[in-house]
Amino acid sequence: MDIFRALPEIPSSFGPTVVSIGNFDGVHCAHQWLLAEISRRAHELSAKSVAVTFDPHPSRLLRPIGAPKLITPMTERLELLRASGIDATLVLPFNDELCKMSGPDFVAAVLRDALHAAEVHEGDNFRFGYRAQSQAADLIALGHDQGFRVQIFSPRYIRGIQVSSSRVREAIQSGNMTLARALLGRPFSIHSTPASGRAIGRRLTVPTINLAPYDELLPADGVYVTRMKIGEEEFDAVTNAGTRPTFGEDSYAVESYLLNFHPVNLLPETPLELTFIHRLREERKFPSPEALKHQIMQDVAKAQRYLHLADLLQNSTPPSRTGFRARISS
Ligand SMILES: Cc1cc2nc3c(=O)[nH]c(=O)nc-3n(C[C@H](O)[C@H](O)[C@H](O)COP(=O)(O)O)c2cc1C
Ligand SMILES: Nc1ncnc2c1ncn2[C@@H]1O[C@H](COP(=O)(O)OP(=O)(O)O)[C@@H](O)[C@H]1O
Repeated sequence: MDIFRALPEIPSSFGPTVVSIGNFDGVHCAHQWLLAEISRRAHELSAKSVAVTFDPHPSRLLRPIGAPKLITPMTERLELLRASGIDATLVLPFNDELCKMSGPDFVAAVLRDALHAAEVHEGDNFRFGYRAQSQAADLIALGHDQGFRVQIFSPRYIRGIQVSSSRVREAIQSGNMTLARALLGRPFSIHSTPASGRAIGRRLTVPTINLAPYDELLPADGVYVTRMKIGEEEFDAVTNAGTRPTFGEDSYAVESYLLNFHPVNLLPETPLELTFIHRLREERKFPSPEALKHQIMQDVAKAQRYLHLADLLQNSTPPSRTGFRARISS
């Protein structure tokens, strides 16, 4: 997949293209469906499929306080976009200039002049241009003028819930990892590196691998069945995300006790991927380290049963169906 980080990086001969524009945070089921559609249409038209996305997320500039934390920071987002099979991603720096660009100017500069768009595919809640003043109907009209077709999709529902990045965020922030997985089309995971703990666990409870401080979206505080990938190796784990009230002073950490541990070479820069599979319980203050250790052993037993059952089920579940309806302009 080609990655362009500014319009001048796009070769003048690039295109024609089939494009979708969006933040693609989470690269959730509906995004994946849209990406598969632009790939399919690009193939039919002998064109290139292109996602256009923004960095940072526009809300970071528009309302810095209260901007949502990212489900997928840019590195993971690009990795998932690459895995979807599209030909290129254009990452536009979301700065003051882009923020103030009108819808028609954006269409002329990006879709017509830089990408030579033949088709543009969007969800029906698509907004663009200064103050999000332009919408799907405007894109259709601009497409008529500038020679590209626009295909608008109605929302996709899973378990009666409209798939959107906000709904995925809500599911993760409430610890509902099963719903997050259904909406994402994969379990929620984060990428980080190791950090040192306080060495309390090894002495009083269980040894853990602590994650370096992580600024983007994390599940609600609590104890989770997880899997941790260390470099290329994967381990089953139980993970606590929270302030560890049993040991006094609040100090937030995400730490994992690996169930099938064997010694690994952990350097400060070793890549870790932690996948949250299922929430077991809330974090609590225990009267003693022994009481907490007893509880952790129960968490471990539950996690082992859960992972065993999940493995059995995974080998017997049929693939799910998708259900988008398309409205086509031309
Ligand atoms: C599976 C698991 C569950 C945990 N549950 C709790 C809990 O409910 N309450 C709590 O105070 N700490 C909990 N902890 C965190 C321990 O207190 C923590 O591992 C200990 O403070 C060691 O900290 P350190 O890594 O800084 O040495 C849990 C840890 C694990 C691995
Ligand atoms: N089952 C296990 N899960 C995670 N880490 C383990 C396990 N067994 C041994 N370790 C090792 O213990 C180290 C953590 O020990 P320690 O620093 O005492 O943990 P904590 O800071 O959580 O008390 C890890 O770096 C890891 O190499």
